[in-house]
Amino acid sequence: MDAPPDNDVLWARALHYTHKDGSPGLEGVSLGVRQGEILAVAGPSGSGKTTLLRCLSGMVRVRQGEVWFNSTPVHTLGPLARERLRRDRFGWIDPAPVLVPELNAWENTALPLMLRGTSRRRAKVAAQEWLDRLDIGDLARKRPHRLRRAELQRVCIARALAPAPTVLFADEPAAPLHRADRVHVLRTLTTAARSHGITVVLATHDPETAALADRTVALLDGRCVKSVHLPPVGDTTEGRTTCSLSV
Ligand SMILES: Nc1ncnc2c1ncn2[C@@H]1O[C@H](COP(=O)(O)OP(=O)(O)OP(=O)(O)O)[C@@H](O)[C@H]1O
Repeated sequence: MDAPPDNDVLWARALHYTHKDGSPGLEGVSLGVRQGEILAVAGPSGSGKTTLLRCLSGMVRVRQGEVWFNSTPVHTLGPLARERLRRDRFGWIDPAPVLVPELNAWENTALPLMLRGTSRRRAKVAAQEWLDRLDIGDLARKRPHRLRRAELQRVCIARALAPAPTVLFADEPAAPLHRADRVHVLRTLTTAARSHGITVVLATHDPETAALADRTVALLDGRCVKSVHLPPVGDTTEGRTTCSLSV
């Protein structure tokens, strides 16, 4: 079992994953993600993007193949160790905003920091800073039921960035947003990640989103491919745009 190359923070070799019901998820995916890199995982719906992010982040254990985070063999860790790794080193953004309904925006944002042991006062300051960066600082005291969907998603993004995770897994993070909002939020996310040295693995089926990354890996039917055709989001009449990709 060889550890990954030194400059790869995350590394996967020959990943195979089969869903519990027997559906194929991934078939022999290998990739490396460098420290501080923003890597897009692009592919059409059902190509295995979410499954790949779940395997890389240790959310699920791969059935075959290896996943390394620095010198940690994630594929050998038990559920508790993988949970600790996700809490302490990884961040996650889902396509749909999920927040704790009883907590307001800053409390939701501060939660992962407090779970890592940061005091409530310091966590609150950090949370407010991130909410400000995402242009929702004035909503800090509102509970989720009083926020619009796009605002909820911004809170989720602030919550994921606030602890400055080593790796942020972002699964279609701007999916619930309108186009103008989407570009702004994604730029804020990628700029913040770059300035804090956060490595990002960004799943998307949108060529514009993939274009914000340093590099793109293309998936199709659970396999890495050289290129993939992605229709521009919201564009059903025009032809399809080709994402030029390297694997
Ligand atoms: N829990 C599950 N049980 C069974 N099959 C699943 C499960 N989750 C995903 N799949 C199937 O695995 C394949 C890959 O799904 P996955 O969600 O990883 O793709 P995706 O590229 O993220 O798609 P989308 O862009 O629609 O989210 C699909 O065929 C999907 O139907």
